[in-house]
Amino acid sequence: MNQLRVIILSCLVSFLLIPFTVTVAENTPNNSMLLSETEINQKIETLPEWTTDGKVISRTFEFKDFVTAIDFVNQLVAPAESAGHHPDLAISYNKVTVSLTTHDAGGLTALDFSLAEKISQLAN
Ligand SMILES: C[C@H](O)[C@H](O)[C@H]1CNC2=NC(N)=NC(=O)C2=N1
Repeated sequence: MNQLRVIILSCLVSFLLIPFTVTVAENTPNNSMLLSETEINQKIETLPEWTTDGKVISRTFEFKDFVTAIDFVNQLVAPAESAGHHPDLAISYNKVTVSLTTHDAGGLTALDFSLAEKISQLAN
């Protein structure tokens, strides 16, 4: 009899938890969700020297010579690969312009900003 009570009570608790679980899941921001203009403006504030047109963020890094610039490019391969996210790169002698956007989402997502932060740290 007691076992039956426990089973019934467990079922009841589980059913009560379903709407709660669904609500939490719906309101948890996904890394691949497009950011709003307000979110983009907030996030770009935290990334000095990065600029945006609302669809892409980019920054030009300047180094003492070509070899140092290429060394920087090589260093960003590992964080890009581990994020499964890849910047567009333009190399001009001692300058590297890094551009990030989420092609799959058609604009900027949290992924772009987190990789931008990691790339900025490499240049310090
Ligand atoms: C399947 C694969 O993970 C996707 O195509 C990834 C690869 N790297 C990527 N990199 C960037 N910058 N944007 C993407 O949308 C993207 N998509």
